[in-house]
Parts: sequence; C-alpha cells; structure tokens
Amino acid sequence: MIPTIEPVTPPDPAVASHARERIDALAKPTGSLGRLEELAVWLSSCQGSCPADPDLRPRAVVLAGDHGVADQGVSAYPREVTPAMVRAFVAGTAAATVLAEQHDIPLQIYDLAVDDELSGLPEEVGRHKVRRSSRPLNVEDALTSDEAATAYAAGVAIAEEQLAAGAGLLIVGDLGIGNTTPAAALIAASLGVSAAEVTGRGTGIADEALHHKTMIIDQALQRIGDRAADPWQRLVALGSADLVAAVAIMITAARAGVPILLDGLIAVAEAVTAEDLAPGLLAWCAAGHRSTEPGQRLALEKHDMRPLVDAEMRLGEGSGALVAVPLLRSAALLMSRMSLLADL
Ligand SMILES: O=C(O)c1ccc[n+]([C@@H]2O[C@H](COP(=O)([O-])O)[C@@H](O)[C@H]2O)c1
Ligand SMILES: Cc1cc2nc[nH]c2cc1C
Repeated sequence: MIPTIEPVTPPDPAVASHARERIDALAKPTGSLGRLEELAVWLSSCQGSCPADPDLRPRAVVLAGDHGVADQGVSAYPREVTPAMVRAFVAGTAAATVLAEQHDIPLQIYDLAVDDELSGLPEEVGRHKVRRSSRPLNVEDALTSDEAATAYAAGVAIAEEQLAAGAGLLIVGDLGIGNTTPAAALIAASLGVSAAEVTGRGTGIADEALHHKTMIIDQALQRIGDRAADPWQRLVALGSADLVAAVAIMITAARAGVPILLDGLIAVAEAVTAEDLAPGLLAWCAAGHRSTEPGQRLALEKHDMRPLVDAEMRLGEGSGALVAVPLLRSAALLMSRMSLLADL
C-alpha cells in the first residue's frame, strides 16, 4: 500500500514579512547581520510568531541502516562499522552525541535496518526496525513497496514521538556504511542529472573506487528507467528503510509546523525526495551545513538553499546540522532581545 502523502502548506508569508520589517528596524545598519537575518525571518515564519522564540527546543534523531550495495566496493569502510557505531551512539561517544550534549539537544538513535542483531541495547533503539539491510540497488529494487510503506509508517511514528516530546526544531541524522550511494542516486533521480555529477567519495574512497561507485549509481538509474520520475518508486527502487523513514519524519514534522535543520548528503537527498512527494516541504527546511559531497552541493543549489556552515565536514550523523544550531539560536535571540533603532 502506497501511503497517501498530501502537499505541505509552507510557513505563513504574512509572519515572514512582519519579521522582515522587525529585523530591518533593529538597532543596526540594514542587512548588517547577514545570513542571521534571513534565518530569523525563516524561524519566525515557521514558528508563526514575531519575534521568533529563542527557545528552539531542538531534538535530533539518527536513523541507522545497512545497505546491500555496501558489499560492492563503494565505501572505504566495511559494513561492520554500522552496528559498532550504533553502540557508540548508545554509549554517547559518537561525534553527533558529543555535539548534541554540547548544545543540550536530546538525541535518539534508531535502528531501522541494521543487519546485525543489536541485542543488549535499550529497547527504543530497535523499536522501529523494518528489516535488515536493503537489497543492492544496482541489481534489484532496494525494498518492496510494502517494506517502503512499513518504513514510512515507522518514520511517522518516530516523528510523532519527537513531537510529543516537545520538539520545536528537528535534525534528522543518518548512519550506515554505503548510504552515500543511494543518497546520491536519489539526488540524481530527483534533479534529473547524471551519476557523474552526484557521486562523491563518501567515507573517503580513492579514484578507482569513485569511478566504480559512479558506474554502480549509473547502473541503478539505468535499471529503473522512467520509474525515476515517480518519487515513491524512487524510494522503493533506490532507497532503504532508514532513508524512507527519514522522508516520513521530515514530512510529518513540517506538517505539524516543526522546522527541520538539514545535515549533509543523506539528509538533503531525503529532503529533496520529500519535496517531490509533498511539495512545500523544503520551505520548512534550512541547510545546516555544506558537505564536501558534490550531490549535496548540487541539490542545495538547484533548490536555492544556502548552507549556514562550511567546515568541510562529511560525517553525517546530523553532525553538520548540530554545529549550526548556535547560529539559529543567535538569530532568534537577536530578533527578540535587540532594541529598535527608533526607540533609542
Ligand atoms: O552526510 C554526508 O554528507 C556524508 C558524507 C560522507 C559520509 N557520510 C557518512 O558515512 C557513511 C556513508 O559513507 P559511504 O562511503 O560508506 O557511503 C554513512 O554512515 C554516512 O553517515 C556522510
Ligand atoms: C567510523 C565511522 C563513523 C561514522 N559515522 C557516520 N558515518 C560513519 C562512518 C565511519 C567509518
């Protein structure tokens, strides 16, 4: 069963223009706060209030899954790293958990499709597991339509948990050796560009493996042909349970009026696919950082989105979005605390 996915109503443009007027009236030269100004306007319109509320209530989820294509020489690391890293998340020693703790952001890791049995971990880690590894996308569909629908429902449930916990801003991180291959393929299909334009080095592959990875993505795109035009078919053919669930989380959060701070290649692939499924979604997203992955740069450019931070990061896990949260906090604080020039 294909889930019914309605368009998303964008944030209120009337609040945005009110916010723009306030920003322009603050005690500073017009435009002098640069990108923080547009960020404050965006936040304000998403929150539906001017000035924006500096209590952002951010929360992060990280979705882990294995990818069938990981066995085909597309990554610099073996797939065993994925379950090992899930354990690091639970221990609080992954990069993203360190950053989340630094910024006081609750972070939850979920196993959607890790191959190994992750026994001994807290129950909530595996509560939304859909299946083990996806199938290799260049050879056959990564998921069945039913598996994709189950993954979508899992994403909706995860989003609802986060909304019930009081999320005011959501970060969706990813974890899974091999996942830059499906993410790049999804971007190519969404943008209608070639494999060569979106394929990057992921965890750090050398030239020969990069050439091979490009060929694998090209094969996958050739295999699915015209189905690439349909965003649901793309997710079934090229995606994975974790990628589909992330798409559902973004759409569910946006529909509930909760903005999303995007991370790197994988989050952007999910967001552009979500936009194709539910037009209006991207208006609820800000680009947290620029990944070194070419597919992420291309997708952001095509959608006229400018990343906040460029620290040459390429880790995933939501890490690039997490480092951008202080900028969002600053934007909201400035908007709500600064005096108006006319009042001085
Ligand atoms: O988010 C990004 O831009 C990003 C870029 C390169 C690698 N990653 C992470 O590295 C893993 C996938 O890389 P790979 O080379 O195995 O496809 C996966 O765990 C991602 O979270 C993430
Ligand atoms: C160690 C390691 C940690 C990661 N976190 C996200 N992707 C990753 C890939 C590797 C290889």
